[in-house]
Amino acid sequence: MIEKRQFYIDGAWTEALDGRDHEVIDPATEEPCAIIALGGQADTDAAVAAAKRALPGWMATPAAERIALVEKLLAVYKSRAEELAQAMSLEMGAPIALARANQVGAGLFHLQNFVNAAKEFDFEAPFSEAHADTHMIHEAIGVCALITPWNWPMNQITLKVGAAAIAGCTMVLKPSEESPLSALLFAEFMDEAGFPKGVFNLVNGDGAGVGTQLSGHPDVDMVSFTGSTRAGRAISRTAAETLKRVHLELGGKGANLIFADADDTAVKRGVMHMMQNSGQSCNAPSRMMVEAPIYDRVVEEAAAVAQTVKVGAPSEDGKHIGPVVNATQYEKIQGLIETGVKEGARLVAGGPGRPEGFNKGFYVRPTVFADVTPDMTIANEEIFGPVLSIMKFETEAEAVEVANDTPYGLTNYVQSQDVDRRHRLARQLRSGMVEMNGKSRAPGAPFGGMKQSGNGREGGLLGIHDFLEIKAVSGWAAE
Ligand SMILES: NC(=O)c1ccc[n+]([C@@H]2O[C@H](COP(=O)([O-])OP(=O)(O)OC[C@H]3O[C@@H](n4cnc5c(N)ncnc54)[C@H](O)[C@@H]3O)[C@@H](O)[C@H]2O)c1
Repeated sequence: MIEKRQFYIDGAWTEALDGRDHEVIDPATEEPCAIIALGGQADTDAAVAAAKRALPGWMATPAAERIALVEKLLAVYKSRAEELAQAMSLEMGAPIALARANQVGAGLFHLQNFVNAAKEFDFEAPFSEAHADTHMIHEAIGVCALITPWNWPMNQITLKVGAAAIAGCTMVLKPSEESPLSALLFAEFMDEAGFPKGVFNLVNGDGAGVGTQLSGHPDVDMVSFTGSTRAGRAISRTAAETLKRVHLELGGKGANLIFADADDTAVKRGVMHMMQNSGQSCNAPSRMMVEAPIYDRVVEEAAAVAQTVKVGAPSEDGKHIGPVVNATQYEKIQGLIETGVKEGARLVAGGPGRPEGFNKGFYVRPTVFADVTPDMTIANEEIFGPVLSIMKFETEAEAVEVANDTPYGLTNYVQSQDVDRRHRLARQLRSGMVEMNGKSRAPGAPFGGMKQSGNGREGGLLGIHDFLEIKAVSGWAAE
């Protein structure tokens, strides 16, 4: 059994001051695989105090030096990638191939994009050529609390830590108590890279404890949070007392609009994207909306594709999907599958219960519902499991209306060969991102949502901006 009860505070590994033991459960076996400590107020205070002490020095460190340290971090991260992949596979059940390529890979990608963007960015510049006497200084917001989820652990941690560090912020990371092992390794990387003490601190804890303590802490200037809309609301309320900046990346209920002129791989791509990471992605295309003339064919194809999705142990190599993260998620997903059936959706692949051959582990059958209507629970709630809902539409206007009829607004998808239609839809869909025909965003392009999917942007230059204040200084030029 792994035992990792220490926190990383002020450049050193320290015993919890106010901790209690917490078992990390391996979702593949339902057995404990590690023990960590969940901290309390004294630990939160110690970490915030260290970050506050380190702030003036780190803010005053030239941007080029901060960038160089992030490059060093990148090198350490690369050299220890396998440890990270193994940790994520164990703690949250990502199949090892996915953990290596995508979960670890996401962190590499984000850190590199931050470095590239920051090298091209002037943290100080004249307001304009005509008004050079006014000078703009982009400076760190200050002490940041970074609260992250378990589903893409390194994706979220690098998006926050990389941007905050380059911006000159100091920080306290509270990773998800479901996925603390990868985060503890990441803290070792920060140490090995040689960041000055106090710039980066890590305290493990749960939402009710350390999460809430950080959100309300008078010495925390900003909370950057990724997780559920429920927790985002709680954090916003707690943070309101001190009027700190609250940066939110929340849930989603992405629509994937498939028109009759979609390319041949659109349906398969949509199903596979939904199933990836066992459906545990905030940007999952969970509502497949299909134009009426091709509806029956698409349902058949989607069901056939889902039936080819294999389920297997995280430790096994291969392209299967693993279990979902924990018992709560498993029960929630099972409940929603049952609700789908009760409310009259037509099950065309998968269904309730574990896949054949599994009698333990939080494994879910890759499931597809057809004939889902906008009033059904499964068309509205974020399921966060390998469950796809297929809906039919008659007109483009109806598709837009239904796609936008959700409190969420993270990513929507369009599959069509008609460029005019794509451009129209890109403007009409209310989401922070619209992905067309399976084309991925450029490196460093912003990730983030509208409406109840949040208010932040992560990645690249705009991701760094979210950790910066802008100061306008007049009277800058020499007399
Ligand atoms: N928009 C995005 O970029 C993005 C990315 C990944 C995941 N997500 C969302 O994350 C959710 C899944 O993650 P989760 O189950 O870990 O979410 P969660 O909200 O339960 O937990 C996320 C983090 O917040 C902490 N937390 C929980 N309640 C808190 C509170 N009241 N105050 C402070 N901290 C609190 C948790 O300990 C954890 O570290 C999904 O809804 C998913 O859509 C969003």
